[in-house]
Amino acid sequence: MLKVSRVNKKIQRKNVLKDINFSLNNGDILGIVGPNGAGKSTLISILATILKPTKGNVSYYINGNLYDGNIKDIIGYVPQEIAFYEELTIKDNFMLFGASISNDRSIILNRARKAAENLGLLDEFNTRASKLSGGQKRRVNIGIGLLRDPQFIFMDEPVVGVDYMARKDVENIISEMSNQGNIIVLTSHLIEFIEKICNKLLIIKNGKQEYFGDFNEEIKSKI
Ligand SMILES: Nc1ncnc2c1ncn2[C@@H]1O[C@H](COP(=O)(O)OP(=O)(O)OP(=O)(O)O)[C@@H](O)[C@H]1O
Repeated sequence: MLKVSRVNKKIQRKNVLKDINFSLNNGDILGIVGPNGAGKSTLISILATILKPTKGNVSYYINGNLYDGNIKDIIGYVPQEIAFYEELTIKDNFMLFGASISNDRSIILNRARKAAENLGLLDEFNTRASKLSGGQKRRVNIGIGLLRDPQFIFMDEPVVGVDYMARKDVENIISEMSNQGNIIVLTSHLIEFIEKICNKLLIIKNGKQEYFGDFNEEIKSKI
């Protein structure tokens, strides 16, 4: 379970988020929508512990118990921008970003291969990242966020620039993670993508929570 309690964020005297309050159960996939500048990326960054809330808090529960270990071990974050080394191969990027998973390189290599396979990147495993298409780079970005096999996954615009076929791979990966009981939170401007995979919806406007609840036809007309 993920519990977001009255989260506020002030940046340079601006109230970017005001009293964001919701909780998610295992297996939930939440889509955050709202106009540009609404506060979606700021909220995702807070959930992923990259930013701290000014007020309020976020609690992570595992098997019903409040998790008090190292948060980095249980969360995965996929940033909006491409964030890896273009001059390295996919394999070397995965090995580098997965280095802290284990002292055993073969374990990391297995995870790297599995991530590449899940994202349809096995044929390009030894290809330099600079040679990849925009959609393939997006998938590498997602793969890095999932290397640790995290229970909580936060993705900022995961399918920007991803073509239709690759989007299917991303959708399948997200569904599979949800089936395993993981919690996924993502932002997207593509309402059809959100509609397809998310069971929960959060609408933010001007930092304020306008709606949180099930994704249904009635609410779709209000986005
Ligand atoms: N580091 C910062 N310094 C100043 N203002 C910031 C900073 N980060 C965010 N903001 C402001 O906070 C507000 C919310 O930004 P945020 O990026 O979270 O919105 P968003 O909903 O993700 O927008 P988009 O859909 O364009 O990505 C904006 O008004 C933005 O200008």
